[in-house]
Formats: sequence, structure tokens, C-alpha cells
Amino acid sequence: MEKSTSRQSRKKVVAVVGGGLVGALNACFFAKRGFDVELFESREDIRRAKIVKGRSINLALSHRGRQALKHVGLEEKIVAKGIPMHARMIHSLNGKQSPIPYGRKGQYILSVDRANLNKELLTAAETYPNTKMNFDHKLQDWNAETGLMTFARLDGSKEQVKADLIVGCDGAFSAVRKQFLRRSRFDYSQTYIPHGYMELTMLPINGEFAMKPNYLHIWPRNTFMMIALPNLDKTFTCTLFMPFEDFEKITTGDEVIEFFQKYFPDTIPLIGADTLQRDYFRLPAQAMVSVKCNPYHIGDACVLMGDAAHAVVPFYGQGMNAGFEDCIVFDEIMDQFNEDFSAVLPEYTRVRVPDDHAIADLAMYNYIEMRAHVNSKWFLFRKYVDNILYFFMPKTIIPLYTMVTFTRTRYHEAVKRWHWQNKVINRGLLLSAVGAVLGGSYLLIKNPPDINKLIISAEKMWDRLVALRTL
Ligand SMILES: Cc1cc2nc3c(=O)[nH]c(=O)nc-3n(C[C@H](O)[C@H](O)[C@H](O)COP(=O)(O)OP(=O)(O)OC[C@H]3O[C@@H](n4cnc5c(N)ncnc54)[C@H](O)[C@@H]3O)c2cc1C
Ligand SMILES: NC(=O)C1=CN([C@@H]2O[C@H](COP(=O)(O)OP(=O)(O)OC[C@H]3O[C@@H](n4cnc5c(N)ncnc54)[C@H](OP(=O)(O)O)[C@@H]3O)[C@@H](O)[C@H]2O)C=CC1
Ligand SMILES: Nc1ccccc1C(=O)C[C@H](N)C(=O)O
Repeated sequence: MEKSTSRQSRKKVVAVVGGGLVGALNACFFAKRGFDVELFESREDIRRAKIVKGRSINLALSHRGRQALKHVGLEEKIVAKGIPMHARMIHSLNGKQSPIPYGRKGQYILSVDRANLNKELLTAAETYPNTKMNFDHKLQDWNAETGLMTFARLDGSKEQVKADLIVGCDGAFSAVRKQFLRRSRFDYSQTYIPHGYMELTMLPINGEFAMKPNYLHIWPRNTFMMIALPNLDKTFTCTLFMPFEDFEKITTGDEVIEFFQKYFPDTIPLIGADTLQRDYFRLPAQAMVSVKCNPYHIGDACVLMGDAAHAVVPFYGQGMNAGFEDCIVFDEIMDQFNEDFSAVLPEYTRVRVPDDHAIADLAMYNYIEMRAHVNSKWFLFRKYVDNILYFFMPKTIIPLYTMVTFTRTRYHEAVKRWHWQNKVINRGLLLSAVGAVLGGSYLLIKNPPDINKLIISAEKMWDRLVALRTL
């Protein structure tokens, strides 16, 4: 059956492929502009599903994502059901917990429920009379020349649909993107990192959160880490990120406990030994992939957004936020070019590719920061210096995390600025150190100290330096 949804006499028809987070939000953006929107989702309607399949139970929502939700009137509703996380809470091996604030007082990221967010977005999209939802429609193939899409239904039937614009929001393994790969001058790279992830649940204890709720808890163990984000039902979702080969070394329940005893001893009484032994083997560790491509569009017929355009590893908590920001950027360009797709699509590629590529790189970097750098005294010292400079010169020195998480500074500009700031601050610190040494030497020459005391102080200093280097 072919259903032609393109009509000359009225607003153009936009087919949004994928009813995940970005697809559902995008449907709202296009519907708000008055387009006839058809959303196609391969899965059943999650609002009616008994089991909601999908990645990660919860997500960190920050400024960019919130701004996009605000555009469609959903910010307050989603924020009301989010749990603020003001700081990283670092769990040392000995059980000591130390917070590292994300930003200034009052700045936080929000832990939100993925399924609830997706349901709210679908419901919001459906409230527009010019939107039609098509669940159980899996895009199989489409033709870049004719714009004809073929969908497979659950009952095995096929449906063909034509639209004026196809918006590919069908996630990291996008079927829309497959057609791009057949075209000349399409750059594409895909990298699976050698680490996987596994989610474990920490239940409430005596009806209360098992740990302090307003933090993103991290157990940084240099080559791997576990994190935990709070949920509204007072559980925590713990995610263990580790090389696949290390996951595979653990094959029995006893080995699970031995591993947790060695690296995360404080979590055993909180998760429970039996639960740990059971849940560790419930699902195999999941892979993480980073996808970069360019361009994001084909002519005036098709555009990729969200993970379909840029799947990033999850470590900055920015994948969805960046996908949501894609929708705002596209919307802004639609205003600029009077909704002329032939001008809007190339401009969207031009503006957005450098930013999405930058957040993909930052996401890779943040894994190292989270699992290793937070253990280093130098990193903590630098963070402290950055914060002081930010306090006194808020327009000149802005911490990277602040730019990425609490502003809409373009990602690639944030990276550029970060490199520049690092250069300036490190040089400043070096100059201060040289100044201190020279000043000290001058004083020493003027008032020579007791040589024995000096040797003892030098030895102590050396021990501290060695300790710092081994962290
Ligand atoms: C472990 C983990 C933790 C994460 N944590 C965060 C976080 O804290 N903060 C954050 O911002 N991001 C996070 N992310 C990233 C975030 O999950 C993604 O960026 C986000 O889901 C992308 O949304 P999307 O709509 O582009 O893709 P998806 O959410 O994948 O939605 C794609 C939709 O398309 C449908 N689909 C797929 N193929 C077809 C087809 N052929 N035809 C029709 N429909 C199709 C799928 O069923 C799905 O519903 C995390 C990711 C992972 C893996
Ligand atoms: N950046 C990252 O590392 C990752 C990000 N994500 C994001 O989270 C989203 C939601 O995840 P979730 O709903 O669990 O997605 P799933 O893992 O359930 O995959 C969704 C669909 O994508 C197809 N698919 C899955 N894995 C692969 C693969 N390795 N190669 C080709 N196709 C594949 C499958 O289609 P079929 O049924 O045809 O096989 C599957 O039904 C993803 O769509 C993605 O956007 C997900 C995983 C990793
Ligand atoms: N949501 C996540 C999922 C997986 C890994 C990290 C996150 C984060 O949000 C990290 C946070 N932005 C941080 O830098 O501490």
C-alpha cells in the first residue's frame, strides 16, 4: 500500500522516523510550526507497553535539554519529577565520601526517568491536531531520490509513505542514515570503545534512599568506575563501566562478591550480596559506540538529528541534551531561512556538525576525568583554581563543565576556550611557582637557615611529590 502524505495545497508533510526522546520532541517542534507531522516508531507505544525496553533507566538532564523542553512547554513538568544532583560524590576505597560541586551554589544537573520523559514527549506531540503517531512501524528502506519510505508492520505487512521532509531520529543504529552511506562525499566513522556497561539497582533501606540522594555518586577506580544516579522511587541505578575483558573474567557469584569486596566494599551492604550475585548475570554488559558523520542532510529531503547523527559515549551525560539542542538549533535556522528546506538543511549541517563532533570528543575525555582524574590531587587543585578565577573573573575564565552543562555555549567553542584557559592558567601557575622559588632563594641567601632543618623539609616535600605522582 502506498500512502502519499504530500499535498501541494497545505503545509508540507514532515515524517519523523523514531519516537524516542529526540523524535518525540522534534515532532512537537515541527507541529508547533504547523507542519503536518507523521511520527513513525518501530516499537509499540511505550505508554501502553508492559515492559519498556531500552537503554539506561535514568538520564542526567541539564541546561541545553531544559531549554529545548521549555520551547514546547514541558520544562517545568519534567523538572518537577527530576532529582537535583549538585555534585559528584566520590567514594574512596576506604568508604570515605567527598563531594566535588558541579558548579556554583544552586547549579545542578537533574536525574530524570527516561521512560517517563519519553512518554511525556509522546503525549505532548500527540496534543497537536496536526500530528499523527504510527507505532509498530519500522523503517526498512527509503529512497533518497523519491523520498519514498518502506515500513514493516508487526503483522508482516509493508507500508509505503512519502513525505516532503524525512527527519531521521532513529537512534545510534539509524536506518535513515544507511542511505547516506551509499552516497559520495559522506564522511562516517564508528568507534566501539573496549569498555561495556551494566546497570544494577540499589533498593531503598527502611523506605529511604540508601545513600545521599542529591549527588551523582562515583566510585573512580582509575581504569574503570561505577556511578549511581537517584530515582524518584528512592532507588539508585548503579552503572558499572569496565573493559569487556574484565567483565568476562567474573563468571561466578563468589567472584562477583570478591570483585565488589576489593573495589566497591561500601556498596555490598547497600545493594545486598544476594542481589549483586543475581543481577550481575541478568544481562551481559552492553556496548558503547561513538558515531560521527558529515553532512547531516541530503538535499532538501532528509536530515539526521539526535543519536542518528551523533551517538556519543554516555560519560558527559550530554547525548540526549545534545540531541535536544539539535532541535532548537534547527528551529532557529528555520526562522532564519523562512522554513526553506533547501537553505535550512545545509546551514544546519554547517552549524551543527562541529558542535556535535566536539561533544563526542568531550564525552570520551570525561570518562578519563570521572574514573581517574578525580583521584588526582593536581586535578582537584586545578578545579579549585578554576573556580576561584571564575569567581573573580566570570567573563574571562569559565570552567569547561560549566560551559558544557550550564550554558548553551557552542560545544566547539567551549573546547577552544578550555584549551586557551588551560594554557593561560598553567602558565600563570608556573610563573607563580618560579616567582616563589626566586623569592624564597633571595630570602634564603639573605638569612641562611639551619642546613639540617632544610634537608628534613626537602625530604618531606619529595615524599609528597612522589605520593602525588603515584595517584
Ligand atoms: C547508558 C547510557 C546512559 C546515558 N545517559 C545519558 C544522560 O545521562 N544524559 C544524556 O543527555 N544522555 C544520556 N545518554 C544518551 C541518550 O540515551 C541518547 O543520546 C538518547 O537516547 C538519544 O535519543 P534519540 O531519540 O536520538 O535516540 P533513541 O532514544 O535511541 O530513540 C530512537 C528511537 O527510534 C526508534 N527506531 C530505531 N530504529 C527505527 C526504525 N528503523 N524505524 C522506526 N523507528 C526506529 C527506536 O525504537 C527508538 O525509539 C545515555 C546513553 C546510554 C547508553
Ligand atoms: N552511544 C552509545 O554507546 C549507545 C547509545 N545508545 C542510544 O540509546 C538508544 C536507546 O537504546 P535501546 O533502545 O536500548 O536500543 P537497542 O540496543 O535496543 O537497539 C534499538 C534497535 O537498534 C538496532 N541495533 C541494536 N544494536 C545494534 C547494532 N549493534 N548494530 C545494528 N543495529 C543495532 C536493533 O534493531 P533490530 O531490531 O533491527 O536488530 C534494535 O532493535 C539507542 O538507540 C541509542 O541512540 C544505545 C546503545 C549504545
Ligand atoms: N549521566 C551519566 C551517565 C553515564 C556516565 C556519566 C554521566 C554523567 O552525567 C556524568 C556527569 N556529567 C559528570 O561529569 O559527573
